[in-house]
Amino acid sequence: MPKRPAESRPATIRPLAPPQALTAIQRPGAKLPRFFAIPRSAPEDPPVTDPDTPAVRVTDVRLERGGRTVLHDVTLVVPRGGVTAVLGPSGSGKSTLLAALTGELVPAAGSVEIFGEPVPRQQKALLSMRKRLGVLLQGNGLLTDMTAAENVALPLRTHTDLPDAVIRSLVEMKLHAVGLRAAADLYPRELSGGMARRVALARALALDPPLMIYDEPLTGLDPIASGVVMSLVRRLNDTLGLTSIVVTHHVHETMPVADHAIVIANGRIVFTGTPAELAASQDPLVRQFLDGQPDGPIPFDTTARAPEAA
Ligand SMILES: Nc1ncnc2c1ncn2[C@@H]1O[C@H](COP(=O)(O)OP(=O)(O)OP(=O)(O)O)[C@@H](O)[C@H]1O
Repeated sequence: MPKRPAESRPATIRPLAPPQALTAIQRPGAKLPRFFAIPRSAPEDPPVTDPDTPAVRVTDVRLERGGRTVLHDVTLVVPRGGVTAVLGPSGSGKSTLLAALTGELVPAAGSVEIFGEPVPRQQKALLSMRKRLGVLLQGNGLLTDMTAAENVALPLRTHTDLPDAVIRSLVEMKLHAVGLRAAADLYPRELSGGMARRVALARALALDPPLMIYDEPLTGLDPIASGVVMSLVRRLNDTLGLTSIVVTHHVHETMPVADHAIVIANGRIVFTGTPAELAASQDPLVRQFLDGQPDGPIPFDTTARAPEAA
């Protein structure tokens, strides 16, 4: 099935099989069948943008943490519909870049646009934009006193007024999408690390965001669970018509499912291209990172040799 950006999907519900119809009614602006309550605080319609507008455009950005410049001169584009990996050694600034995408960190210079719209600074507009971002944070962030199903239901209960029965169906669909429908009634302590990560993924998908951002989705997972999570990222991206950004230092697990790669090191972007181009790169910074060499242009302790000049 050809990939289609979420923004270009039709706003009107066509006759669909029930589970798809349930997903479609979350889309704000959709014509709802009469028997569904209209959500009072549903996510707002994403702005109508040219389908060629990238999912993310970062232009000449400088990012600071604790008064220190972490990233200089960041300019990058994340095209719609693909899986983009943002790679770099520990402490290189991957999470800092992610914070600029979600609006948690305001750049000291430059601009960040999501689907052609500048990331807002005003709180209400920012919250509205964040409903269009599915973010899987480092660690799972699952609430331990809630079952898997209750965790996945949380964003739906917080941001919509959908009836309970509809929420239950949606939760079942999301858990099914990550292969965990049978785990609905289990508590996080009863799940393996890989299962918990997939429940967190289902929760990040709950509001059908067009853009998914994964921050170190493989931390703490064994190679098999890592493979399952990464192939799930790819499959969900393609079947749901999403754009995905995977922030990670797990190069070898991520490259097989990525369309684009961006490498950050020494306070800058040092590579953008395809996974094949990355593998062939002879840039010393890139090679040191890919080959896991302790000695080279990337210092082991990145805070010890922070970049100073732009
Ligand atoms: N809130 C903060 N205040 C001050 N410095 C910070 C803050 N957050 C991050 N840093 C510093 O910014 C730099 C980049 O950190 P960041 O977490 O973005 O790196 P990362 O590439 O995501 O690392 P990791 O892969 O280990 O998560 C580090 O030197 C870190 O110490």
